Amino acid sequence: MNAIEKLEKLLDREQFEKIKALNNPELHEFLAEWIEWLEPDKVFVCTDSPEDEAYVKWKALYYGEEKMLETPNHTVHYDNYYDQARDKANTKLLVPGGKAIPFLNTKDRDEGLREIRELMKGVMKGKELFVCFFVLGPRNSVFTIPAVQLTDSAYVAHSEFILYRKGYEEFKRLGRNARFFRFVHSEGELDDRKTSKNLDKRRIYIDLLDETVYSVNTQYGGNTIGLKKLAFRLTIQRAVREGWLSEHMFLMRVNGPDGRKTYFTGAYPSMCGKTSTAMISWENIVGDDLSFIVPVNGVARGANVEKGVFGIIQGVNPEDDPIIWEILHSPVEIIFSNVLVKDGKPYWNEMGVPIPDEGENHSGKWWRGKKDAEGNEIPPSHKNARFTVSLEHFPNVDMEALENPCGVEVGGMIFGGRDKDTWPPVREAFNWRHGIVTMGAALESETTAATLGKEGVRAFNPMAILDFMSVPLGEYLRNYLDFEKKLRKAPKIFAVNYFLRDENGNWLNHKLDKGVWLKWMELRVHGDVGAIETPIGYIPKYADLARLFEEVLDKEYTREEYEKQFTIRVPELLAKIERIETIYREKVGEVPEELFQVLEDERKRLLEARERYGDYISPFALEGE
Ligand SMILES: Nc1nc2c(ncn2[C@@H]2O[C@H](COP(=O)(O)OP(=O)(O)OP(=O)(O)O)[C@@H](O)[C@H]2O)c(=O)[nH]1
Ligand SMILES: O=C([O-])CC(=O)C(=O)O
Ligand SMILES: [Mn+2]
Repeated sequence: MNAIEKLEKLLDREQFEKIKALNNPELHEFLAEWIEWLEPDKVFVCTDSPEDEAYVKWKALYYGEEKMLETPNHTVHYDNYYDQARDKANTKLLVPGGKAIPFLNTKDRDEGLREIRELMKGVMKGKELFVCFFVLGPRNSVFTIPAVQLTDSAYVAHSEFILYRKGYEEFKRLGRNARFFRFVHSEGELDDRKTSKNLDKRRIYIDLLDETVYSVNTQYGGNTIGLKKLAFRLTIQRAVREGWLSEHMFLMRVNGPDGRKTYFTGAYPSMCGKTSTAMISWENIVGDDLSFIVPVNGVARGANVEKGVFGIIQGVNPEDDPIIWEILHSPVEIIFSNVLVKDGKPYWNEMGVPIPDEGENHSGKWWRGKKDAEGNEIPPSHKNARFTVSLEHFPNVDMEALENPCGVEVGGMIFGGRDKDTWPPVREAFNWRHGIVTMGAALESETTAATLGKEGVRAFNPMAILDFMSVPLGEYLRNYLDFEKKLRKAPKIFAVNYFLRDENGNWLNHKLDKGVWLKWMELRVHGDVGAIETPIGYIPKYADLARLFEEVLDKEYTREEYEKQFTIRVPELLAKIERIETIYREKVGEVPEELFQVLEDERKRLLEARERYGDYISPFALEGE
């Protein structure tokens, strides 16, 4: 029996017709094989019609994976108490022979496929399987990558409808030419609260050869939403092979003088400020998590891979995040996950308004002071609790940029992480190489609640992408360094640090200060302001920042604040170079030689400056005051 005949037997008439209309034998093979294997009771195929999308949403409620909240179109979803973040330990790249690749979690492909197939055999008995089609990037563009998702979680499918562009018609248009990604997900057996039960059998296996990702016994979005971090492993591989960039980056427009629009991307690790930067209310958001950057006629053009936001809700408050606050309180379609709910209303940590002392949250029935099995007090919402909403509802979205099949020209690229004591709040690289090596490849950040495991540990995290890396780091960096050669004018590279602290652990900056750094970077892209040359790049002059603080935030910015924040901390910077160099020399292997050269040059500059100015160098000294 061929695939299409098999499908005719497996699906009812209406669903079968939807599949038959797609002229792609490879797709048919894949579907026939997996539908047979998963043994769902029922299969629903989603086209791009609003009715099919509505069906999925309804099913998320019907099966109890989501519950209605008081505000129309708002629902809440819970993940298991121990399934609240990405599971790095059980996420593996399947490679032939299980070849060890430094920093990547690999597993023998045959063995991995055998294991995951075993876990998935008949896993959908008694359940409904949703077959969904989406695309990454704008449709019918240089960025487009079609993808098919199989899942028994209506919540996952619903999330994808909010976050991605529909792709059924695109599959139809592309026919047998579609080079598509495949995702197979099952939440596995559920408990009374409709959360995945068999977490010990949670597995996320990425088959790089077949461009297929399998995920089982988990519901948390980062482990299950196929087109998000699962597809990301596959797009990194494609990008490195084809000479473009697939990055963990927001994409935003910074508005310069006289209506000038300048686009920036920014790579910071999970929970380190991508969404909150892209959401600065007087600028415009294009995307908050994943960007493709492709060289087109010598210009780096960026596009948002997604069309929605799976954002962190903790700390969202009316003062710092007025737009998100507004959206979260309007009747547009939103899925809240792992928040506190009382009388049909969602609440979260640090929301800036009083919240109830009891309700339901990710731990079930909750009251203030409740402890978990490990004796830890359970906060009202999980730190990694999130909201899922489409960008079309954002008053500050740059819709033209979001939908442009040619993307937008990238003027600047920013790297940043959680760093309490080393980098200044903002600086500009001397050139592409300098930025890629000392800002991107040298990125370190304290771990956060976005992954399971200990928080607050300084960790090597090049380009904020290490969790998702799917090719040897050296190859990835080679591609990055070579990218410049494809461009007539490379974007400027910047580094930011929002997380500097003083001796007592207090933040040196306010959350909105980033709005000033953005304006400064915008001016620098166009050569509109001068800067101070330091051993680690260009930093802003006090006078320019004082003016910008006044203009942007209506705040006085003192010389003392500036000096404290922008002091060049030579011992910390040298120690960092040591750490990074050692990692690349001893742990990574096969690294482009120029990386070491660039680090060595930076070290020399720091040593020379130390001779002259001492360990902690005031920016005023460097400016020659
Ligand atoms: N101290 C401080 N915290 C910040 C700042 N900006 C963001 N945060 C905190 O960073 C966390 C959220 O960062 P997001 O912007 O949502 O994270 P993201 O980079 O989009 O993360 P993912 O969606 O996980 O990839 C929240 O806990 C914020 O309060 C800042 O300027 N200063
Ligand atoms: O993928 C997720 O779980 C959410 C996210 O953006 C990240 O962790 O970087
Ligand atoms: Mn992310």
